[in-house]
Amino acid sequence: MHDIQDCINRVAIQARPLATQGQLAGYIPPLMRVDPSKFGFAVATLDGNVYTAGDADEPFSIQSISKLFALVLASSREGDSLWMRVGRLPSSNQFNSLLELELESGKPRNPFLNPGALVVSDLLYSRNTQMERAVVTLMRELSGNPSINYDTEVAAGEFAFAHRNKAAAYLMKSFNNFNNAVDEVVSAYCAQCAIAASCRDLAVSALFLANAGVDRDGRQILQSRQVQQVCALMMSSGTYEASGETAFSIGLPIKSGVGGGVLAVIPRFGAVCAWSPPLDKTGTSIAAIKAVELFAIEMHKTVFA
Ligand SMILES: NC(=O)CC[C@H](N)C(=O)O
Repeated sequence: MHDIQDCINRVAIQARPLATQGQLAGYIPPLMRVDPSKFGFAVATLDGNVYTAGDADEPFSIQSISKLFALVLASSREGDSLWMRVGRLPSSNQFNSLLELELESGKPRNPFLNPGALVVSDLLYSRNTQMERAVVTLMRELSGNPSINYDTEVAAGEFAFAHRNKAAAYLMKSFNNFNNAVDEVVSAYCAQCAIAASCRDLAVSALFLANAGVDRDGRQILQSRQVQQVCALMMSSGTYEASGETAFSIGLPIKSGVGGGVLAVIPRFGAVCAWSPPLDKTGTSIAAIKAVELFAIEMHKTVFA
């Protein structure tokens, strides 16, 4: 399996320089202090191996990649009733847009847009007011890394400027699609987004999605039908308005975050995570998405093969 290591070494050399074309996520002040030249890449395979390059063991702010793990929790706990509160449609608007939310009576298009992720957090909060801890616990179990936690400074830094996310929650409350106190849920959501994990942690954590819902320890985290639903949403909405372009150029279920992480699932093979902080206009890391694309092409990994 040396070819995987050779491939990611080459991919890292090619993708890393693209970082100079992007911008850091300025609206979350602590993220402006991250070194923009960081670059990590990890591939976890279902046979139990992990291949890495660069800063693959350095924890970074996973931001919207946390929406994937929150959705996994909500999907396993709520079942199909989840879809009464949030849709499964792609959107051509930005992840924090409120435009469709007003037009579509407070039901967010999908769980990866901020309003959709806030509904998921609201659902989790109704069962557990420390919902961010439940997401941390899930990630610790899936990755086998008990030191995963959220960064309180990043959480507080985002909450201080979370006017738009609070506005989304209040708008949904006006349509009876938000049950708990806005400040409390938005604060828990900011903490969930502030989870710090490495490329290795994330790639290993996502392995169950490549394995019909069964994790490394043989636990059924989701039913295979739910895995299909979550992966379909990653493909159609995981990189927001760029998702069509991402599916066209890569053809894998992918979730990005404004911390610069990009996590991809390769069914029956494994999971890949790349990290480089500078972002494009859609909030996706320029070097990380390119690294995943180069890897997928060179290794012939796409769901359409
Ligand atoms: N796309 C993202 O990573 C956005 C997550 C960020 N915490 C927000 O709510 O805006």
